[in-house]
Amino acid sequence: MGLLVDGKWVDQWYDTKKSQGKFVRSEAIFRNWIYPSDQYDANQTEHFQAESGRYHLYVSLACPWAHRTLIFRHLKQLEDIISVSCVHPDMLENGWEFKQDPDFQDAHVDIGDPLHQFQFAHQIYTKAKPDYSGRVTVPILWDKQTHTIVSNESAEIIRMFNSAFNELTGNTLDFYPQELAKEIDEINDRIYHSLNNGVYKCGFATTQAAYEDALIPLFDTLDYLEDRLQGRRYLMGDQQTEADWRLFTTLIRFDAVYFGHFKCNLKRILDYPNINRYLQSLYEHQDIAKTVNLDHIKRHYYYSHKNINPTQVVPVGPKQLFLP
Ligand SMILES: N[C@@H](CCC(=O)N[C@@H](CS)C(=O)NCC(=O)O)C(=O)O
Repeated sequence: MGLLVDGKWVDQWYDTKKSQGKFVRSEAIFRNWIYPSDQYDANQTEHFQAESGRYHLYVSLACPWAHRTLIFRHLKQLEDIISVSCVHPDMLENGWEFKQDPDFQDAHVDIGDPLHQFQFAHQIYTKAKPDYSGRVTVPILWDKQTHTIVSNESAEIIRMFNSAFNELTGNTLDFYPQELAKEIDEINDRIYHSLNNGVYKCGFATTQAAYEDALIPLFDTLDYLEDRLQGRRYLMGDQQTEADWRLFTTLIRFDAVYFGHFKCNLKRILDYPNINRYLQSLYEHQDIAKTVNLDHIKRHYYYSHKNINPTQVVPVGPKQLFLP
C-alpha cells in the first residue's frame, strides 16, 4: 500500500493521525468526460469522444468502486467497445500489480496490462502524468489514442457508460433518468457516506470513537433500507437505477468481508430479509453473477491489509450469502 509523490512510489499506509483516527478518502484526480459525437467539443481539453475500441478499463475484481464500472460495461453492452483487464487481488508494498497467478484466474477478465505490459498500476498513472502525486486507485479509464487517463472516478465513469456510447451500441437503457435524478442523488449520497464508504470508515478507523462514529450510521442506513425495500423491487420502486448497482457492490461484499474484517458486525445482510432478497435478485439479474469474484474479494481484503489482519489468513466462509 502506498502512493505516488512527484511521480515516485512511496510505500505508506493511510495516515489517520491528523483526523483523530478517522479514515478520510481522497478525491479522484482525473475527471475528464467522454461525450457522444454530437456533444463533443474538440476545443475543450477535458472532452473525449465516444468511439469503439478507443478506451480500456482497468479494474480490480475485489474493489467495490471498480465493480460498478464492470457492471455498467455489461448492462450497457459495452463489452465489444471498451476493453478490460484486472489487477491481482493482492495490494501490498507496490500497490496494485498485474502479477500473473494461476490461482486467481477469472473466467471473464484477464489479469494484466495488455496495452503497456506494465508490472504495476502506478506506472499507468505516471505514464499519464509523470509528476503525479496521490493515491493510485482503480478503476482507471484509459484513452489509447491520447495515452492518458480519462477518469479514475467510478461514479463518473458509470454516468459516461450510461449514455455516451448509446449511438454505438443501440442500448438506450437509462439508469439515471432525469425525472428520478434528484431522488437518486439523495439516496446515493446517504448510501455513499454511511455504507459504500462507511464500511471503510469502520475498517480503517484507528480509534474506538472513530470506528463507532462510522458504525452507527452504517446500521441506521441498513435498517432504513430494510424498511424502504419492503414491497419494493428496487430502491426507486419498479425501475432499476444506478443507485441499485452502487449499493449492490457493497452489499455483495458485506457478509464475506465487511462483517468480519471491517468489524461491521451488528448484523449480517443475511439477517435483513428484504435487503437479502433484493441483493439476490440483483445478483441473478442477467449475467451480473459473472462480475462477482469472491476469491478475489476475500483474498484482497484479508491478505492486503496486514495492519488489520497480520496473519493474512483468509477465512473459508461464509457458506451462505442468500436466504433459502
Ligand atoms: N473515488 C474512487 C475510489 C476508488 C478506490 O478507492 N479504489 C480502491 C480499491 S477498492 C483503491 O484503489 N485503493 C488504493 C489506495 O487507496 O491506495 C472511485 O470511486 O473510483
